[in-house]
Amino acid sequence: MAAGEVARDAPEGVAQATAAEGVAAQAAKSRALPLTWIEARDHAWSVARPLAAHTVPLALAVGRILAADVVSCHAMPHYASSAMDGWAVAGSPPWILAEKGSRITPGQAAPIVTGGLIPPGAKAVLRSESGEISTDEDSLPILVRGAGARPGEPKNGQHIRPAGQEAAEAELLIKAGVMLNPAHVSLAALGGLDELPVMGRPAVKIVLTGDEVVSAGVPEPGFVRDAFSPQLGAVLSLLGGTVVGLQRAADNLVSMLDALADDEEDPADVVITTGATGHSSADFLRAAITAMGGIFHVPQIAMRPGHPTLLAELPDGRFIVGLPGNPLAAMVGLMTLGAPLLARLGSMAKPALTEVRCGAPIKEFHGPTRLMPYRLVYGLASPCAHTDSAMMRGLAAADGLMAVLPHGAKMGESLPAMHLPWK
Ligand SMILES: Nc1nc2c(c(=O)[nH]1)N[C@H]1C(S)=C(S)[C@@H](COP(=O)(O)OP(=O)(O)OC[C@H]3O[C@@H](n4cnc5c(N)ncnc54)[C@H](O)[C@@H]3O)O[C@H]1N2
Ligand code: MOO
Repeated sequence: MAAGEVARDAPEGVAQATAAEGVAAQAAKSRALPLTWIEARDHAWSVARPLAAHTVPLALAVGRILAADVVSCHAMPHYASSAMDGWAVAGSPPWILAEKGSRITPGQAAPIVTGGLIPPGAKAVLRSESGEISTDEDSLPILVRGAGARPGEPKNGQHIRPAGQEAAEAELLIKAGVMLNPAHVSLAALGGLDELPVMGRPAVKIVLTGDEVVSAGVPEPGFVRDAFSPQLGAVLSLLGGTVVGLQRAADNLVSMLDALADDEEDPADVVITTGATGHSSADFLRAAITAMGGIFHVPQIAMRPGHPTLLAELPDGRFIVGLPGNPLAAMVGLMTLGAPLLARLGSMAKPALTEVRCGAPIKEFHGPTRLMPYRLVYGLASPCAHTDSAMMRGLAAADGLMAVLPHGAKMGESLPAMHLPWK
């Protein structure tokens, strides 16, 4: 365990800098007892605190969690309006035409359009297709019912939307805590609001490592195609983050330190890195975090794939989630640590575990808990093929990730499982 890592038995949420003399002993302990998959998941949730609420303009509010009840600024609608194009009328036909918008008395009508302000004195609206302009004996224009009008049309109040029909002034429109959908935002606009109070949403910076990683085309032997940049931003967004930047770091300490440095123009709450979580001569993530004075909340996890996945915190409060370079391992690490961390920071519910019934006998094996992509077949979780940590075929076909302990599993046995955010 490097200086600053938090020992497994540290109280939840407490980040402790390790005294130099205790480093060796704690390193041995940490290696012997890495957090289990469940503990690591819980820890990623409990070390974080919800980000502060703030207001956003309506146009940026969809998908955000409402931080306070929203009440209407005025009655909705705030004036009596017409539901049809036609004439506002009072009394019985024929109607003498009055000027648009002026007060009318029984026997008068004034042209009106849908949404138009009902003039004082009007009792109903006659639809344009139900009325005809005719003339009286003095050749003055009058409005009469047309051939297509229903008998007695319009009835008192017909086609008038009364003020306050949808809500009174200061009536509750949207309760705090809901995730705002487009209809909520539209409702807030109709209620007279320009901005809404929302819970904080974590800003995430992605740092990709690996000098051998290429971002397009068919790579030569010794090089690999980047499995993350085309999709990681979308997954982080599904997990409740907003990606504010993506940077590539070369496999050296200076480049890693540069990539992890705080970006004042685009500050991040969380940095998600890929690769360089190991201890080889090309892996500089742990060294960079230590050099920056960071602490390791989760230095590694007793799970496969994804055991080198880490969660650290820098002195400026930013979290670092270090995902392994192997693509499946990275996604398992992201579901295990990234999902609960982002949910907590964003005031969302902790991602729930589900239970699945194992669709095949799984032999015992040496090693920690395995997170296995599964497909649901006739309601049973059948392990996918192609699930080595560098592969993605298995996950691409999967419905979720189930956790299998070293003693294996019997056919039909109940197993805990994680959702995939895109399912
Ligand atoms: N001596 C040991 N070696 C390794 C161990 C170990 O315990 N002892 N663990 C293995 C496991 S498990 C994993 S997972 C990896 C973790 O490696 P790193 O996080 O340091 O990642 P890299 O070494 O940079 O890369 C690993 C692998 O992933 C490929 N990679 C990297 N980035 C990408 C990308 N953007 N798209 C696709 N593939 C990527 C990279 O080329 C490597 O093949 O360590 C094992 N070794
Ligand atoms: O645990 Mo590694 O993360 O198997 O590929």
